[in-house]
Amino acid sequence: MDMKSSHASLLTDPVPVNKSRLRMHSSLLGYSQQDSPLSPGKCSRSNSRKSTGSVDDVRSNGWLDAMKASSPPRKKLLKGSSAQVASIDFDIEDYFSWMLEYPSALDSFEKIIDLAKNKKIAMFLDYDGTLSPIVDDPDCAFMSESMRTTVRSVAKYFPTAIISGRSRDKVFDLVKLTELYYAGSHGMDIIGPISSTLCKSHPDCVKSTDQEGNEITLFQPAREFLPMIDEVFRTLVEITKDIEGAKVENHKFCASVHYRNVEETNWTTIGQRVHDVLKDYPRLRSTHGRKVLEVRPVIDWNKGKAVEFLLESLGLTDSNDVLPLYIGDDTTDEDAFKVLRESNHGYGILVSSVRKESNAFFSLRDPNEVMKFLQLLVNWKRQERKHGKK
Ligand SMILES: O=P(O)(O)OC[C@H]1O[C@H](O[C@H]2O[C@H](CO)[C@@H](O)[C@H](O)[C@H]2O)[C@H](O)[C@@H](O)[C@@H]1O
Repeated sequence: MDMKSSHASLLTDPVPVNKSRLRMHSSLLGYSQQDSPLSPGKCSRSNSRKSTGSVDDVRSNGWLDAMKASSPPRKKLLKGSSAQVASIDFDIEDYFSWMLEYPSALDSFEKIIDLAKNKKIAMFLDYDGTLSPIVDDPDCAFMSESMRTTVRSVAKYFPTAIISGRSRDKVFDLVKLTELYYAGSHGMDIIGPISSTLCKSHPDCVKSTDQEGNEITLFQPAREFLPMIDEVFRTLVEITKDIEGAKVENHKFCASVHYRNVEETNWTTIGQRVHDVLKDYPRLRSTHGRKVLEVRPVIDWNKGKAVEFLLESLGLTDSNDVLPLYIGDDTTDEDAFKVLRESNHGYGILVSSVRKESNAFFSLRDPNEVMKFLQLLVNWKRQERKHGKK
């Protein structure tokens, strides 16, 4: 995988249209394109388009609306400027009024460390859109070296887990840090400090070996779906192959059908075809992510359950001693925000540069703000240690 630094096509979130719509230069929104580590060759922007198809259930059952709702407008290049200079339609008044409900975790940093007083922070991080910027090609969603260094430091001071919709292997290949815990496939594939006692009460624990032959314990509650996901993945590839820009990823316990690079007039077709395939798989369902349809097993397991499981595995369930923080940008992260909110144990931090209803408590605008927040936490902890505190 080419991890060299270059320029990415960074994409933005949906923008609500109303009164004080301003056109802002992207630099005012805090996107640092210099910090984007993509390689120009393989990872250039693709803008594929093709023909339209049938309507039917997809329109009537709300799929199309959901697909559109997850559809950020593209950055518009300013005439006469370089490709790196873009403008974004941005409703600043609306954004700031939304931030009254979801205050910036940077501005609220003192409050957050106050909440963490005498507690151990447990850090949960989503990957795409949180540690790496959203880009056109999922294979090119690299995190920057500075983000990697920051996450490594975070893990030095706090138990840290990545919880991603990607397969565990794929997200590890992108993050490349051995000091973290990983939950792939929306939490359906967990590797971590799973004790044998915990395993006894969870039949979905499996012993395995890693590439070096070391024994590892995995938690895989959707294990029986492996052949089904493999089969549906191949079908999804087949039924989307004539739709230019469509991309299907196999994430072991789930599959992703991307339509980010598909002409909007073809979204109905792609949604309809996925919907039709799922009619033959009543034990699978589809959820909506950022310009992606996620096909996954109908089991009572999600990122929220994964957070609970990891807290239990780490012996961090006591809310008097532990403050879990979860940072994520997508609808699938809402399950984790909800678990923290409803158990009154920890806080969700939503990464968004536009208004979104959420179960999170705080917000950060983009991965650069995520990095700043993580750095603040590390510096605070370093100071605490320096002064002899735990
Ligand atoms: O839970 P996450 O780690 O956030 O993973 C969710 C999905 O992320 C990826 O797709 C998203 O990011 C891509 C790269 O920036 C972007 O091109 C795509 O439009 C986004 O939906 C990943 O490719 C999916 O498989 C994950 O399910």
